[in-house]
Amino acid sequence: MPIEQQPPLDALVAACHWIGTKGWCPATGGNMSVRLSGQHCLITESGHDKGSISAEHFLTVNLQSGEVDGGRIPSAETGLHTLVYSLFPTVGAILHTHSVNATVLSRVEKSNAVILEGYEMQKSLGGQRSHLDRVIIPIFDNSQDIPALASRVADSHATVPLQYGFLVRGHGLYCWGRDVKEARRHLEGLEFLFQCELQLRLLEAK
Ligand SMILES: CSCCC(=O)C(=O)COP(=O)(O)O
Ligand SMILES: [Zn+2]
Repeated sequence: MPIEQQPPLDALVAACHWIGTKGWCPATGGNMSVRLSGQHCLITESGHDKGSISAEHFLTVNLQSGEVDGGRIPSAETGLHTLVYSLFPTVGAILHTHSVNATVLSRVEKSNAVILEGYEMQKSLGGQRSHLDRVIIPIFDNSQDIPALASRVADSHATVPLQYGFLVRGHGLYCWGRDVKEARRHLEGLEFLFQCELQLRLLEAK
């Protein structure tokens, strides 16, 4: 079935399996969600292999309180998803991955952002029209204190607006889109751009 016609949860489960085949969520890394309404999203239950996850492993979370029904444990990073949904009413899906490229680039780059410039593939990101423009992907230092990390992301967004996603240093990428289809395109585009950036830096260092 074309992705546009799939129920959002089916599209998200398919995205998780695709991410698994790409090797972007080893072990139980990563978490994914889809908006249900202005008040709720569905998010992965904590601790599953996302490459083999199924629909029953998604929990409904209240976007304001972060609470879930039924005593099950949502992703440990739920607070970052609920933050992004609250900042952007048009965001419909969020993908968080732990690829090698995102993890390494976020450590190699010592500043607080990766700046992507000069790549045709920047146009894989919604609204980008030219390789000559600059796409800023902020980097935040990792923390096990997710409310504190979310608060730093929110503060930074007030001065440097988030666009497509952000990196968490030594941890991975958060990215999103209007729906699962766009979030997948943004993830694939950003992963390609991160790999280019790393290879360029390696070659230019020689
Ligand atoms: C080995 S994964 C460490 C936790 C993490 O960063 C992650 O993305 C997965 O956590 P979750 O609770 O969503 O399974
Ligand atoms: Zn993570």
